[in-house]
Amino acid sequence: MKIASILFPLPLPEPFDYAIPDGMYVEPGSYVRAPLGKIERTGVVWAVKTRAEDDTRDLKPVIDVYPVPAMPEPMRKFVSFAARYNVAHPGHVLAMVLRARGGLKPSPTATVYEPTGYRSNRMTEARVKVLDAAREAGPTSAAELARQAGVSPGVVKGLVDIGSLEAREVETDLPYLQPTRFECGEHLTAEQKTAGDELRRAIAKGGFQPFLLDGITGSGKTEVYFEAIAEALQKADDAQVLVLLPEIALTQAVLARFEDRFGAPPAPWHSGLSDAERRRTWRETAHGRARIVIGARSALFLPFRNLKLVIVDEEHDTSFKQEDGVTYHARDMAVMRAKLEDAAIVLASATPALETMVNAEAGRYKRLRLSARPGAARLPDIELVDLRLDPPEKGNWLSPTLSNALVSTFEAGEQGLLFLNRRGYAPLVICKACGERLKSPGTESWLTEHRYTNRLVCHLTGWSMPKPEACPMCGAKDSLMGVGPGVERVAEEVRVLLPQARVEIFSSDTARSGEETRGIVDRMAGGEIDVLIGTQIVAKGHNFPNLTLVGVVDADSGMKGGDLRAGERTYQLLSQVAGRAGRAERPGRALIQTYGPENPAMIALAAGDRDGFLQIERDVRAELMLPPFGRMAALVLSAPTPQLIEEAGRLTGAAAPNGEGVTVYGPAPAPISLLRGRHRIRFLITSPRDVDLSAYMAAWLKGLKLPNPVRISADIDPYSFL
Ligand SMILES: Nc1ncnc2c1ncn2[C@@H]1O[C@H](COP(=O)(O)OP(=O)(O)OP(=O)(O)O)[C@@H](O)[C@H]1O
Ligand SMILES: [Zn+2]
Repeated sequence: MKIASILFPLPLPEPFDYAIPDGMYVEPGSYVRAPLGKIERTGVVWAVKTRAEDDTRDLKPVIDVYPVPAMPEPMRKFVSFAARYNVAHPGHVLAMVLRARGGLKPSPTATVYEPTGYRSNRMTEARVKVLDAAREAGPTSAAELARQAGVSPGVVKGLVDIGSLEAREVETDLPYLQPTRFECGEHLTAEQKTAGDELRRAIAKGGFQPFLLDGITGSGKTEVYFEAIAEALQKADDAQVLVLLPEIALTQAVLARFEDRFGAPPAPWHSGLSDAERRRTWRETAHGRARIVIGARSALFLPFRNLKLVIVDEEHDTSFKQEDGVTYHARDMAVMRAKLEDAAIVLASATPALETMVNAEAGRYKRLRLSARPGAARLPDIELVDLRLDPPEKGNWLSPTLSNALVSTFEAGEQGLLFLNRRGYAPLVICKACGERLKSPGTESWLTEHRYTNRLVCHLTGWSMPKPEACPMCGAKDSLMGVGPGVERVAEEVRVLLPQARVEIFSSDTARSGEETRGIVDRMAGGEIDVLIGTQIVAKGHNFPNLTLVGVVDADSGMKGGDLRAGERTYQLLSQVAGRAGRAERPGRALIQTYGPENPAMIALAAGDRDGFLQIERDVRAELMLPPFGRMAALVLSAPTPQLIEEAGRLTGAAAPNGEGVTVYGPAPAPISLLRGRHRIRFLITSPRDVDLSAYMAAWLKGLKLPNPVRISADIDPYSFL
């Protein structure tokens, strides 16, 4: 008699045992259904054991097994690893794998109709139209045929009854087309070829090998990792490749580029997929038929059968860090996944994260460099504009230097891009009468004014209200005033400066869907926009050939806040944005407005001295033993009342285990000390590199009993310090 230990996608500490009925084939990794409490649930078999003779437990039986290949061992190990490392329950991580329930079942089917060739002599005009449509469209549903022919569905049914149309059941989720083109990319530069060949050799050899593909913006990193993908696909008929990109970079243009190169569209995975697309990608990945999957961070948890290569493009991007639920860093987890799968991994960036650079310098990652843009394209000239010497006119945000440059760019028939990482019209609203700064209710966060919608919005919680006519505090009329610039306000200024120019805003308010995002990107690429004003959404990956001027409205805004990566992040973001200029024949220029041109990040940026900048950052972090030279973790607690949170802080602090070299700071109020009516405190934990901080945190949480409404969450290697 055999027993299956089943892990459920729930925050439970361990798998549960079930009896395997006679005649049922179950192996480790099988996706099964089994009763849990009063309901049936889907889970994954974590182990199969022989029942001991003295085991008299009354075990419930496994109900059935899904017709999906078992989850391979490296994937199961990865789930366990991700749980342990990130201080989460394995079931919690499994829940991230089982994100498309329909994917466990075969594709749904639909009835389609095709002409049989038989034509009765009693053909009405409506029937002729339907048969014409059916010949034109191929196998099609009745509703769609009727729609195309412009007749009622009854006509279709009539044609079936007389034998002119034939019904057939087909699967609705089709397999993905297989890639067909694996040969070397065309017109690679010598430098690209060298890097591409090195990747090809490594992949042909096989095994876990991490690479850093370090190339300036527009140097053709994509072309180079295409070589690696081609080689991996060629290696075996069922070899699979995972490409991780920041969500926002997953545009139609990128998918089309993959399709052009490999002769088949990749399988997509991102938050905008419909349920049908989601289960299709999941199923095709699990069966090993999706050869190239291109997705956002959560694609890391797809159940590949034979993963041979992982690409993490824009590896420095902080959106790879998942902040809610199970917190994890997709880039770091991807390296581990590749290791467990015995696969190659390529981290690509123009501005690699300090962590990645340190790994490359230590020889843990092999570094490949691309130092030039192909053809005539050059890196843009970057100039700092000192706002103290060259201030904008009162009420404006663009200095005369930037305004003039924008005018000449427009007059030359070229495009300009202004970057400001602030949505809306003004980031702060104050009352001129009483001085009140308007805040979101129950949250320590200022409200942002949005002019297009005429609302005040909390960017932290999404809460919003129509802009009131009178101050909610003192009742003064027309006294509310927006302070500081957002993209809408800069757009207003540009429209005054260049009344004939076509100006658009690119932010999460104007690009709310994939379709809207694509629309803006296509209009910009097609020359239908003269000046684009955007938040960080504009920085990533886009190719706008006629864009020659990039202006950064406020380079200093990212430098505030006590975040250890603030300088690094600003450097990365600004060089990415500047890198949008001059990607084709015409040279580009970037003007960066700042009040702190003496800041090391700004000096390095203007000098194009990335490595010099990283060296300064590195020295500071090494000195302070901050990541990657030491480890860091955070513990955030929240509770509905100040008394409860104080009590919880005291209990938690007292429960902290003693750990060699581990230092616990706090509790201290979190920078956002009130969020949605909950008070928040945090602990910060540091240790030397050789300490297993995950194990320390797990031990701490295990012994901890907190009153019920208190919530606690651990974050290994925190990126957000809110
Ligand atoms: N050898 C080449 N010859 C001609 N064009 C090339 C070559 N390599 C790349 N390109 C083109 O240059 C542009 C930039 O290439 P690609 O997007 O691969 O660069 P990247 O390094 O990934 O850029 P970024 O870091 O900005 O995302 C693309 O339009 C690409 O088609
Ligand atoms: Zn007031």
